[in-house]
Amino acid sequence: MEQATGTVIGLIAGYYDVQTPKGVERTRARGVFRKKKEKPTVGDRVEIQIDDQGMSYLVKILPRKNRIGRPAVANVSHVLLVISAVEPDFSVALLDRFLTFFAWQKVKVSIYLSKTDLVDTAKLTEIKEILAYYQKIGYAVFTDPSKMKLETQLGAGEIWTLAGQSGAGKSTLLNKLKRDANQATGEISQSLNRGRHTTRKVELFKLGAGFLADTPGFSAIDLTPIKLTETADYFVEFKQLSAGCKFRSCQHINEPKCAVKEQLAENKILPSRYEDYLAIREEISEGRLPEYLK
Ligand SMILES: Nc1nc2c(ncn2[C@@H]2O[C@H](COP(=O)(O)OP(=O)(O)OP(=O)(O)O)[C@@H](O)[C@H]2O)c(=O)[nH]1
Ligand SMILES: [Zn+2]
Repeated sequence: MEQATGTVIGLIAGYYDVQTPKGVERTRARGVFRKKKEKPTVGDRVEIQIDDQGMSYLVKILPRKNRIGRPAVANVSHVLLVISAVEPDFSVALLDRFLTFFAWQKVKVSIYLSKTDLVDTAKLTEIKEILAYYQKIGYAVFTDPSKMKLETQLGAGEIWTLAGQSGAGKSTLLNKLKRDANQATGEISQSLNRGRHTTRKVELFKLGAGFLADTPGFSAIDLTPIKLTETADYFVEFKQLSAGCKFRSCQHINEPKCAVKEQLAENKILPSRYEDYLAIREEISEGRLPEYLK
């Protein structure tokens, strides 16, 4: 009997395709999962066994870092967030919601601004100035997919997925990324295309040293499970500044000697960031779902 560790890259009609160092193994989950109501998810790190008859079984799911999106992907380490310049209109409120959600899920984010060809120079400059703030606080920002060089950015075994509002351009970007990846690995892409019209849900395809999920990813998020007092931790620049606040548990609202409020007064924090912080807190404290999730 052989044993291996790998990553679930696809679910096809009850089978789990697992990428191991030696190649892709099509496995069946052991019955034990059904009893435990545990279900392997694409992205899971798993242990497999290949018995002497050559049958492959998925025998163990290793602990997950997260499980997000619909269809779900496990162990997502990075999201490529697609935000459109127009159609739908560029929205910092939406951007801040996504960034808060992913910070909470311990997922890194790179931002891709789509549809720059549909706005005039003045509008584009205005948007780019706003995005420069996000770059300053640590998010990578791209406006040209051919300059992203995504394949060089995925660390070994990392799983990336796309996110963004409906119509933002996720599928368009994904198709381009897949075409580029296919050109690099013609043979693999052929085998991944198998079963496209069966019960396929989500698959991972190889991109650089890691994987990209081949679904448009999620377009709506729910922030209400976040703890109110933790919200500030997910605004990365607030979290950094909070070391300088007088109170350790400062919520940056009415507390004296608050480093965040000081920076805000000096215009070093984007005013819309702070407004969105308050708006998200309100949404969380009222347990209210945003319009687009209803
Ligand atoms: N001009 C222009 N059109 C774009 C660009 N990106 C996407 N589009 C168009 O915008 C529309 C929506 O793009 P999609 O890629 O389907 O958007 P999506 O985010 O996958 O949308 P959902 O599937 O609803 O979540 C399509 O008609 C695309 O052709 C772009 O950079 N420039
Ligand atoms: Zn503070």
